[in-house]
Amino acid sequence: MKTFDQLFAELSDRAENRPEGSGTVKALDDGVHAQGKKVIEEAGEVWIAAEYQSDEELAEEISQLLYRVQVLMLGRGLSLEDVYRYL
Ligand SMILES: N=c1c2ncn([C@@H]3O[C@H](COP(=O)(O)OP(=O)(O)OP(=O)(O)O)[C@@H](O)[C@H]3O)c2ncn1[C@@H]1O[C@H](COP(=O)(O)O)[C@@H](O)[C@H]1O
Repeated sequence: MKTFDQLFAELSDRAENRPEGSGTVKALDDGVHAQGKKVIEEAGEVWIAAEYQSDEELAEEISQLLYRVQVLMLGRGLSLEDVYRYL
């Protein structure tokens, strides 16, 4: 179990240290265009799950959307603080 902040710290570490086999490193190398498409794709899956799937499936899709949003944030060089100041 991890929080949004803990996941962001983990992904930041992946970006910095670029470990072999990391999907995050590949997603970052794919660039902002691909990262944005993944956000849209996962957002669509969240919508569908909310309408037609179980709570568990919806929760999983939401976790993937949060992951893809964080990858995009890192791709653009945004910090958590950059976003949190608008909450
Ligand atoms: N939380 C996630 C996470 N959520 C989603 N995903 C990725 O997103 C995929 C699911 O999204 P898709 O529906 O696009 O799946 P897909 O089209 O079958 O997969 P792709 O071929 O597009 O990758 C998963 O297979 C993962 O590749 C994640 N990948 C990693 N994490 C976490 O991020 C951390 C770092 O991961 P690595 O960089 O892989 O070490 C770890 O704690 C992971 O648990």
